[in-house]
Amino acid sequence: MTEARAAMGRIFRAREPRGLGEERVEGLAELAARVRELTEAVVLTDVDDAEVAAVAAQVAELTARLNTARRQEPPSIEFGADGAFRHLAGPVTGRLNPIAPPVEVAVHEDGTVRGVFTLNAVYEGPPGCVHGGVAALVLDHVLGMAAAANGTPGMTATLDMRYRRPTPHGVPLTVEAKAVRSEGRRTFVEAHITGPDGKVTVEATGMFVRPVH
Ligand SMILES: CCCCCCCCCCCCCCCC(=O)SCCNC(=O)CCNC(=O)[C@H](O)C(C)(C)COP(=O)(O)OP(=O)(O)OC[C@H]1O[C@@H](n2cnc3c(N)ncnc32)[C@H](O)[C@@H]1OP(=O)(O)O
Repeated sequence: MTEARAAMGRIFRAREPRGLGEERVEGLAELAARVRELTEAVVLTDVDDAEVAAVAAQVAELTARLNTARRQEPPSIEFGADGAFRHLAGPVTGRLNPIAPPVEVAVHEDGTVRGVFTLNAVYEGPPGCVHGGVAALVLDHVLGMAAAANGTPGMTATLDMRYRRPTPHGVPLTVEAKAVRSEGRRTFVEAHITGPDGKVTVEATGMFVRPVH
């Protein structure tokens, strides 16, 4: 983890995160959680047209209030004192990002990254199932985390997906990733998503390349 931190510190040196205090993080996470609920409500609502128009006007007002003070960039990856990092505004694990499910991940001593998450109807592709591109998003992210946990962070150069069976939405899913080998600047990582019945629905392999700076 320390090696990964050093490597990522070099990569992100041009964009030092402006740290957010924990109180601020919790407040923004609460806001993101409410917006997630709003997004699901928008996708599923069946209220009448006048109510839709009224709510749209109110949401526009709320957006304008948030925009009265804007950061130039979203919060970047932050490093904890233990060398662990968190991607607060990322689209997969970011608690501050309403489009992130969010996937709750843990990095284990052996470099395995495990996550639990539920994708609601917002992420539907085929009826009742998760969109394949959303599964790829989740897998790309945990593959990238596993490359970093291996001490060899990099950019996704290749991502191969095998969709074995439909991934249901609205139920708990797990995702697991681990680096299998590194060659020079390239790191090869494997990952899969498992449904609540314990069966693998999607497998992925990714190759990550450490950029030269
Ligand atoms: C560092 C990033 C931050 C890390 C933060 C960690 C935080 C952890 C939490 C977040 C996790 C997020 C995980 C999501 C990660 C993304 O979403 S990354 C965004 C999506 N990916 C991109 O945008 C990448 C775009 N492509 C590029 O920037 C460049 O092509 C690359 C991949 C950096 C490679 O460029 P390059 O350094 O000029 O590479 P190059 O010298 O040509 O090749 C290097 C080696 O790789 C091989 N290679 C390169 N590309 C390929 C390819 N496509 N196919 C096969 N082989 C290839 C070459 O053959 C060469 O091999 P050797 O000759 O050394 O044996």
